[in-house]
Amino acid sequence: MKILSAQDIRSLEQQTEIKQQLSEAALMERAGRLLFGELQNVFGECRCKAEILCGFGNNGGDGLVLGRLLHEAGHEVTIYLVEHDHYSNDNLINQKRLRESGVEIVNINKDSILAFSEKSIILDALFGYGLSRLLDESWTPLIQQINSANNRIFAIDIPSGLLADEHTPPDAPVVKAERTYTLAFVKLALLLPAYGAFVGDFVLLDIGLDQDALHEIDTKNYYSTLDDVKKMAKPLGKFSHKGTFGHAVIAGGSYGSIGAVVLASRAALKTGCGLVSSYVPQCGYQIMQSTVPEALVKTDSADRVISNFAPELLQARSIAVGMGLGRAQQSQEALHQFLKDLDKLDHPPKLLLDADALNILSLHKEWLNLLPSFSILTPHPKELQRLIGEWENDFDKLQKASAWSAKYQQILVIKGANTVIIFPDGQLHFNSTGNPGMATAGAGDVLSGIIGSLLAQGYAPKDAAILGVFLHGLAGDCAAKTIHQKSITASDLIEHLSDAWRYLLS
Ligand SMILES: NC(=O)C1=CN([C@@H]2O[C@H](COP(=O)(O)OP(=O)(O)OC[C@H]3O[C@@H](n4cnc5c(N)ncnc54)[C@H](OP(=O)(O)O)[C@@H]3O)[C@@H](O)[C@H]2O)[C@@H](O)CC1
Ligand SMILES: [K+]
Repeated sequence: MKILSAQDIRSLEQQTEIKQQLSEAALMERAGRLLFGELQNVFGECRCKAEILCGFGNNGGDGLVLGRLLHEAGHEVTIYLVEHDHYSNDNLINQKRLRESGVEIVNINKDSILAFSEKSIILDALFGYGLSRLLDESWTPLIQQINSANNRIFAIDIPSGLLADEHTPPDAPVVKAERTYTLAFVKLALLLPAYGAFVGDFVLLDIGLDQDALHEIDTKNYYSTLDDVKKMAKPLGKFSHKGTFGHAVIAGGSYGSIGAVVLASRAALKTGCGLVSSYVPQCGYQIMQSTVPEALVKTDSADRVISNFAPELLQARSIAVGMGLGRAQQSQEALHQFLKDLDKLDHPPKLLLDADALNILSLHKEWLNLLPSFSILTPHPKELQRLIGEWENDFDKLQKASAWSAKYQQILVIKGANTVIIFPDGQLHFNSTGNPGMATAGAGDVLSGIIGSLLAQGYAPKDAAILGVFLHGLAGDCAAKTIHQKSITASDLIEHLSDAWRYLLS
């Protein structure tokens, strides 16, 4: 699914009105009805009052429609409308409709003191994607009153004060919502960790904007949904045999960190490749054989660390390197030699680099030029920082990471909530699955195993990265159905890969 800029959403909205021959304020009515559909259960269950803060643009208009519909359904509603000398057209239409339905509008200004009822839910419809610059400090008193109220707060489209496509500094006045109901498209800011505290969780509501017009709009930013990913996943063929599904190598581990290879190898097998070879230092031999009997185990000549990547590893279809590797001098030299060997091949295996392989590369940036193009690197934020340097904010991070990806022609999978995958052509794909319970030791090793397995199965690196990240998150979501998020472990993710595949391929 495309992620559009505020400007593109506005243009699509206008084209939809023309193509679908919509009457005035019809899209706003659609948005309001969808919001009402989502919220009536919440209000029905708690029987609490809705206090809706409306601004002077179309975001405020959405709040007015919602207020009318809640009122007509018998809920108690208070509407606060910010006084202004120029309301948007659809806002004015809905002020009138609201009054006609018998709801009184309370006019407020930025300095008004509001007395929210104890058990009401606050709905923030002050500003949406039309916020074209940061709110100045004259808005702070009003926003602070909202944020310091002891009420539940839901934002409509985007928390007011947050810019959709640019950085909002932490000291700017922004509503802190528990949940954001966003319309038509996910806005970029909703996906970035720096603004998570304002956005809460978000719910995307499809207001039926024109698909043909959408097709014409170019973007580099995408949000991977179930429908997108379903198209990539290949079902099992009747005449498949283990050779069809490819051979994945999982190489890494050091004394005390063999578990990382265990997890990645098990994840690779559960993701469906035909064969997994695990390459570990000698101390890992028994551990591997007893915990992953399905894998072939090959060992390094050294006991506690990897000192040399065996040349026969290069015959596999994919190699995932780095999990639990450590940064011993011997291992650094081994990685260097391995990359030089890869560089000599016309058709090298598909490569994934994780954990200490990335940290070693950060110590020797000149080795980056040895990586085959379109290798997949899976850093967490700290590893990314070592690789690409510091960034000023989350938008800057995306820009720097994109420039880095283009320079080295490598794919970056930046792990976190809404993991983002950055491609050398500048495309960004944000993931939509997963939950906070997955921030647990070994989850990254599982991801490496999954992507390594997909590469071995013949998926192109781009699809393997997008599908792998999605499956990993989906396995976490399946696990969370029966296991409390606090208790999810990396092994649980592996155990739920089967459910994730079933869900994806059904
Ligand atoms: N997606 C869809 O298809 C649909 C979307 N819909 C809804 O429309 C919303 C977008 O509406 P919108 O364009 O009217 O903008 P909105 O956010 O209400 O505010 C605009 C006002 O704020 C002003 N303003 C800007 N910055 C400011 C600042 N720093 N400080 C003070 N003022 C500032 C700006 O003035 P100006 O920039 O011209 O000075 C203007 O007056 C969208 O979020 C969604 O809720 C649905 O209704 C229909 C379908
Ligand atoms: K809002």
